[in-house]
Amino acid sequence: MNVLSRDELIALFNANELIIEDSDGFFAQWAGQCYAWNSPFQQCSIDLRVGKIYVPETQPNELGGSYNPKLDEHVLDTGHTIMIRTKEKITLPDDIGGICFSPSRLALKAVLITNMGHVDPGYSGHLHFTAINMGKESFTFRGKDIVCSMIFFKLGNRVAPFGNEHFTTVNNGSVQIQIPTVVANYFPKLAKDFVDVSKRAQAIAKAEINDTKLWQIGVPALAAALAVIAGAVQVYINKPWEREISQLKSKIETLETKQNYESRIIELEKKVLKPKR
Ligand SMILES: O=c1ccn([C@H]2C[C@H](O)[C@@H](COP(=O)(O)OP(=O)(O)OP(=O)(O)O)O2)c(=O)[nH]1
Repeated sequence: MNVLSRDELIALFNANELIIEDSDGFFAQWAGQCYAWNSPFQQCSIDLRVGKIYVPETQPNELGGSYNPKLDEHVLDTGHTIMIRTKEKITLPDDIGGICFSPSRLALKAVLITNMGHVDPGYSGHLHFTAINMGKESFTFRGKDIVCSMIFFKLGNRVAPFGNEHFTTVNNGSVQIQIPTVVANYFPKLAKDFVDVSKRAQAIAKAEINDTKLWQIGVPALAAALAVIAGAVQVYINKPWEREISQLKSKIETLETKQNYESRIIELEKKVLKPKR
């Protein structure tokens, strides 16, 4: 595969064969200059920049929604996703293809571009990427940050060109507007939080709170129950009723003896008082 060099890319750009349209003339400004680290024309690639940012699960007209993408910046939290549309619209000749790579400044911070792919010969339009933050810290995407490095390769012959990026007409209230078909079709299916980090964090926090409650309420309740049981065991061991039973027994014996004496006295009285004949 013959990957095109910086000089070849600039020559194609200047000849209007590789068309790179941006609203700030950034590429044109760098096409006549020597190589520099911050040039969009790199050794054998070009750097494409963030244009629009779509934030999943945002209402279409809200900032970040499909009708109203963010342009300035977006703080991408851990586990969160966004769809990015490049600032540049590119048009490839029909004998040149392209492959996109994630710039290492994103990859090293664990910000993953999920759909880096190939760009068809003859494609004309903006590129779209989905980014996920797999890192531990938030990552801020700003308009004009580099989102993709693209290399180009020349085919042996011309092919049927891919053609223009597609647009879809949608009703925005009483007005009809056109949005990129990629955004219309795929963006609504994106989850804002792809691994549900937020929900899982909430569940963990809830479990922690429940554990704390268990310690705060459950442990004293358990201690009280144990105290009651220990008291009952103590009573069973000491058997205080046995003493009372023996006291009652001796009282009954005393009463029985007393009753015996009384009967005998009555017998004697009867004998003494009996009239003699
Ligand atoms: O990460 C990427 C890769 C490609 N493209 C653009 C350029 C490419 O020429 C076009 C179509 O890409 P691909 O052929 O990979 O997508 P597909 O799903 O096969 O679309 P289609 O059925 O329209 O060919 O989308 C992007 O915007 N982002």
